[in-house]
Amino acid sequence: MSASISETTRNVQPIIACILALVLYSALRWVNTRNKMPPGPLGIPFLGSRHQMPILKPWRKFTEWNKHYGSVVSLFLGSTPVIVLGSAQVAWDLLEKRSEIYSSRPRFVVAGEILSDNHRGLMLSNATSLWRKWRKILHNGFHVRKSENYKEIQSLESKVLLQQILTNPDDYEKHLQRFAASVVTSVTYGRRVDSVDEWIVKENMDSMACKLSIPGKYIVESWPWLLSLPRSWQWFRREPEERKKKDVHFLTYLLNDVRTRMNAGTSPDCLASQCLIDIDKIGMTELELAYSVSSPFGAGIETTAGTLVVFILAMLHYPSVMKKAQTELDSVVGHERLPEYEDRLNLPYINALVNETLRWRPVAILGGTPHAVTADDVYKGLQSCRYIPRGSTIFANFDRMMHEPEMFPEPETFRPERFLETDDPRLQTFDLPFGFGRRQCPGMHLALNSVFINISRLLWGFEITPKLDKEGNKILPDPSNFTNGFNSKPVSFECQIVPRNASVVRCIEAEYHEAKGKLSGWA
Ligand code: HEM
Repeated sequence: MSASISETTRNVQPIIACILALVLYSALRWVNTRNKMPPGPLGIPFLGSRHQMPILKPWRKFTEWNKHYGSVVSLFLGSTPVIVLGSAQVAWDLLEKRSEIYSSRPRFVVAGEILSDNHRGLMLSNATSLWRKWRKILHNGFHVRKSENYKEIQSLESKVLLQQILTNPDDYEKHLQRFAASVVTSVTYGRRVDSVDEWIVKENMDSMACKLSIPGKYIVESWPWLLSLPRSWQWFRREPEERKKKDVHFLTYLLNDVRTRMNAGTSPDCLASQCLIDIDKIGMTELELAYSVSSPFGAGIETTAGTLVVFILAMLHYPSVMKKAQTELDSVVGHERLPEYEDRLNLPYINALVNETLRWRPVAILGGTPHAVTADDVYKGLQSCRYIPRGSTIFANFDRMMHEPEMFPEPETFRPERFLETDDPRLQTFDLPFGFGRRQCPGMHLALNSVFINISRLLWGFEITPKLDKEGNKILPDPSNFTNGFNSKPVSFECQIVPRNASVVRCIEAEYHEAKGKLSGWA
């Protein structure tokens, strides 16, 4: 008996020795790589810094590290190298100037592969042909001149928004969401929405809620080898696969609905109709097209509405900024008509206020979806050369970038003047909030047009002030109380939004009735 135990031990010993040697070799390799990388929390071999990363609002930890280690921080999450960029300059140096290797995406096992069979362009590597076709569709649909065509619907929807806020100011957040949703569904599918309770908005919200890209939610993201288990054992598939069936049904229905209306001659010009006309040239399957044209749905509603809520929050905390903006509007526009897009060039303070809103509390707090680097790189912008390994996930940490004191002195203060006093061209044309290089937000011009027209009209028409408690004290919402998630917006708060005078009320009512008439042509 004891002879057979010692024989077994003799047989097992070499295997254990091999495993230990392999583990030791991997650990040494890891330490060697780690030493060449930019500074950051050391972490543990094979686990990295996962234990140091909070599930909620991970950007706070990133910012702490950027402040401590510098503008380029490295860490490991499991076996994946991660780089956190904390200044605009390093992001421009890497994500823009070296865009050809910094424009891919990390692997999204659940949100990309299981949930959509890799049909969602936002999650795709820029090396795939589907991504290139998808990006072309979005560029053609939303480039700066094309976006001019959508100003009419944006202006009409903004008039509806003003009237809704006039009659029911307490629900301002819902009205802003409706505006953003209706603009997106109009430009994408040629159909507007009257309420956020409509099925098309609800279905989209459910789909978004299941985007499942929140780091840490699914263990298979860190351990993709779980995909080699027999399919029936892959418990993590159930929820996303259910959702996939609904998404395919929903998105195909929306595309077919546009086709039906085109055949009947009742569909306004929109992204889906343009793509259906060009479907052979585009070279996509129907399903690929259905997913592709739906991208503004996921990327353009929460971001636009959230930015407008940030604006309301800022006005509660900075009444002197509101007064200054209103003085500019009164002198350029007066009280007898609404601000229009044509006034933009004459409203420098409002334009600066739009930029400051996007900077002060960026909704895409982690710079949108993370990038991935496709080749080993060395960044010399730091004191010593620093190695960035191929396959690293790159976060543009807007939470730090937009509050970096060298670029934005007194970063916590909402001060539109900073954009007027600067001679830095990158602050005069401020596209930082829309990301970088080949992945820069394709909806940027549409978004800026939505934000400008609503900020200028809301300031023109209303006083935005805090609610008062029973003793008459102002109830100011916490300016840093934001939601969790890749898009982070203010947690709902109350405020008072009252018309500034009788003539703006008359004007809003009259414009609303005219707008309703014009909008009746939209499904
Ligand atoms: C204020 C509103 C908006 C903000 C702040 C915003 C911001 C961003 C940011 C930071 C990114 C990531 C860029 C990167 O990876 O470097 C992004 C990507 C994207 N945005 Fe926007 N966005 C807004 C509105 C819109 C709108 C209205 C649309 C729809 C037309 C849109 C469509 C997209 C798409 C499709 C992507 C993914 C691009 C890609 O993966 O190649 N966004 N956006």
